[in-house]
Amino acid sequence: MSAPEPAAIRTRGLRRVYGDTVAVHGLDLTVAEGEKFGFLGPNGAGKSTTISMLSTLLRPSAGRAEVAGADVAHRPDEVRRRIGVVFQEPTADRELTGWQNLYFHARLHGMSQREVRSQARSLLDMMGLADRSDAPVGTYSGGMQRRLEVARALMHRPRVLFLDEPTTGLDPQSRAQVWQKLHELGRQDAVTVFLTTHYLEEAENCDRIAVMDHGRLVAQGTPQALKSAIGADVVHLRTGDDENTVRSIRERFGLDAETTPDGVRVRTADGARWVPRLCAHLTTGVTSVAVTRPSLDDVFLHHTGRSLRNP
Ligand SMILES: Nc1ncnc2c1ncn2[C@@H]1O[C@H](COP(=O)(O)OP(=O)(O)OP(=O)(O)O)[C@@H](O)[C@H]1O
Repeated sequence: MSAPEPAAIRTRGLRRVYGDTVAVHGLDLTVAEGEKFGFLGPNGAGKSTTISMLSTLLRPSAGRAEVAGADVAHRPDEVRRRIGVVFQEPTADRELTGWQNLYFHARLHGMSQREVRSQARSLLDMMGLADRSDAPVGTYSGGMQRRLEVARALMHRPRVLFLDEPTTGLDPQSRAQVWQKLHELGRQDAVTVFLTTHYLEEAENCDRIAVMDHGRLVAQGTPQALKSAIGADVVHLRTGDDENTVRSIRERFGLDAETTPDGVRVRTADGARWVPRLCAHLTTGVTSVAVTRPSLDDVFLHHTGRSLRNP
């Protein structure tokens, strides 16, 4: 599936080798402007290596990558001016106040005093930190520190924001707050967000996701398309006689049914529409019915053999 033009990130044959280890094998990826793009994969899949190449921290061994219109190998300074990066590990200075952290970052990027003041004010406001901006970052909660890191990465108005596991270690409420801000960002400023995550609900929040394994892309698309592509819904039935239920579902409807320790499992497209028909025709005492759709965890498991929850 190709993303609509123009692209915020485009890689062709991007590759990185460490000694004998090929961390990234010829990656071809296109991310559209304004997209929220999730980059998933088990530990060691090559995600951090890819982000490091895209953010100019690491030189590709081969291939090309263009970020925000500039080539990472030939115009790294240009790329750096146009991107913001939030790393896995906190990097804000805990001794300085939130405001000072933003100020020094922006001055390093060559912004004028006046620009810094208005941009810092509006980002601190947006991230819900305005009333704590004069307190040392060391006194902030984990969620506030992450929001400050996002604010700092946005100070110089980047076109692409890279987030390496932006909410790892945060409680669900803080995670939701960070995401609310990321959504606002997409709506207001069309900033492209490229993030890695191990959380299912974060992956669900993305416009598109790519799954990487052993340095290669194994799947990409919208969360919905990826779930649909791995197939059917599952209808779970509890009955008075599972063996006969399975036989009768197979014979009468030609569906893929089997017994499990938890009852009968039927795999079929459009599971919910089958429920009334199954209930109407089965004479084996159906006591409960549930329909589950494939989750992104099923997608991840299907493509990598591992669970996203327990990478
Ligand atoms: N500096 C390095 N020297 C040697 N090998 C490395 C180096 N950095 C990464 N690797 C190897 O490259 C592969 C990809 O690693 P990378 O850190 O990019 O994966 P990842 O998907 O980001 O994993 P994680 O989710 O654990 O951060 C792994 O096999 C890793 O051991």
